[in-house]
Amino acid sequence: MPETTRALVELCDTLIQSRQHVGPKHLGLPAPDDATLTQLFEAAAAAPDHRQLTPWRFLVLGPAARERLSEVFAQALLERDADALPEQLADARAKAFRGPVLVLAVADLRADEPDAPEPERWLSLGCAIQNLLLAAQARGFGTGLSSGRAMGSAALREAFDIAPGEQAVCFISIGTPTRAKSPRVRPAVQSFVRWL
Ligand SMILES: Cc1cc2nc3c(=O)[nH]c(=O)nc-3n(C[C@H](O)[C@H](O)[C@H](O)COP(=O)(O)O)c2cc1C
Repeated sequence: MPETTRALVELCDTLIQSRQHVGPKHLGLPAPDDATLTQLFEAAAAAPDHRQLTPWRFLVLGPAARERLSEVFAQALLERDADALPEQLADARAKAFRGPVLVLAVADLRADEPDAPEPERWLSLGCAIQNLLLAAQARGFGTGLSSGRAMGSAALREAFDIAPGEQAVCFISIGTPTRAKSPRVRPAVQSFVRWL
């Protein structure tokens, strides 16, 4: 193997294997600036995309959007538990303000294209998110994905103009990890691969 290829393989494997989920409350500053975030979205745009439908969009949630999100989280909790205590509602609201950068990933399943059925579009979104996570990791940032019952709520759809045929999938938090985390044991290859 040529030396340059070997170096690239090592870099690529290290990048992929070193990425791990970091919860939003364990992400602090520094965080990517707008120019760096744009590079991360360019990485997302390099995802495989059958028929080039761009079946995703990303919303970068600034301070006003996070205020809206905090009310969405409180409302989602009240829908699950009408007797939620004020402290519980405060906790739910606080989640909207964790982590320095918060991005909402939305699947866009609206295109009329039978050659790229829905599962392929979900897959494409997953690839776009992974590209983004790895591009952030390469730049020294930590990332975490989070979801929860509020994702499909009417309140969230309304707050962020999620159209019929679109689905909010998860939040992506980006920042600098504030604590070390031991690596997760990955599933053994033989548990999910068969050579036929
Ligand atoms: C779509 C999606 C949503 C997720 N939502 C959450 C979440 O709400 N809370 C959480 O702790 N982790 C969430 N995760 C992260 C996974 O828990 C994490 O990726 C998994 O534990 C594997 O760990 P690793 O990413 O460090 O390899 C989510 C992951 C995906 C793909």
